[in-house]
Amino acid sequence: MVVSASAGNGASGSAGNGTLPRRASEENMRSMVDKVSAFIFDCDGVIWRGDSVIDGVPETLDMLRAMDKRLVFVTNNSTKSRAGYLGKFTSLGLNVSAEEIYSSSYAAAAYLESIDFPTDKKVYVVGEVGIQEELDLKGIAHIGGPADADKKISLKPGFALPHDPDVGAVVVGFDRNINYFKIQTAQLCISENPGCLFIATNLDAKTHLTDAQEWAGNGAMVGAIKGAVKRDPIVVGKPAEFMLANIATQFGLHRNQICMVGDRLDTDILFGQQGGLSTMLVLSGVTTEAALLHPENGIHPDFYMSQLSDLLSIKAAPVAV
Ligand SMILES: O=C(CO)[C@H](O)[C@H](O)COP(=O)(O)O
Repeated sequence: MVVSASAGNGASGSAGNGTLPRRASEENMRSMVDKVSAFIFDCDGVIWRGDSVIDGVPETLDMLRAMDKRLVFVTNNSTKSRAGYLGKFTSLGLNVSAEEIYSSSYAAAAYLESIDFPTDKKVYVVGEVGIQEELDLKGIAHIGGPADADKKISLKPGFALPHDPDVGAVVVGFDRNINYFKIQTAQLCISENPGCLFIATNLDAKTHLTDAQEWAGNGAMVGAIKGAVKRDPIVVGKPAEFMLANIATQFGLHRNQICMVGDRLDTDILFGQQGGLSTMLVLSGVTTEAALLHPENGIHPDFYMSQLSDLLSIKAAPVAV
């Protein structure tokens, strides 16, 4: 399905209005950088691919910091908490502070806090340690997650899998050890516990786990449970409005002053466009130029560039006299 998006607030790029997306010229990049005071960067495909920093990223971040731009790093990958991502940034030699990081694992915990999730209820986690760490920081009780990685079900006659009636929400994030026990527990909690919420950190179809091929993303984990409960989840990661509103409040950002830079049309660019941000797509991640320019694609960033470090060209430009 092709999702069409409304226009962003970019000065002169195309925005799903019939015109083809435009590769950013040096002038386009300069006016975008001049216009905004903050950049929201997607991580996978923009900053890194798997565990390798994309060429020129450290220098580009340094240049934007020297220009006094606020930088926020936002990822839909829930396998790590914000603290976990700080460790990743540091190990990759990137100079980023804890306060600049926002992950979908955190968004799930922040969402539950925002709705006053009852203190006598707990969360069943299909996902990894990132979600658990963020729930712990909010004091929200949880079960499941990595502890259920090796659980097996043996389907003997008369066997019914017990589940905890105090589970008031199931949070589903990317889980490299998803199994039938977790899917059945999640579906029992959602179907049989009155009022139990079904929350997805994100619905990304594919992701880069290795640089050799694309791998099934959290859309596959959510899809397995959605298929059983026949209910749509509440999505808290990109492109959800909840995440943008929470970021804008937490970081004190004005939407018309933000440029969203991402590699994925249906999460990053849609997130920016629906939220009224300027948008830049990079081709260093999951989106090819052919897919971007395909007539059936209705999600058009204001501009696109090969990779983030294309922005460095504005540094080298001679100053007009
Ligand atoms: O979690 C995922 C797997 O479903 C995401 O696809 C992925 O890793 C997204 O990361 P980012 O938002 O940094 O591109």
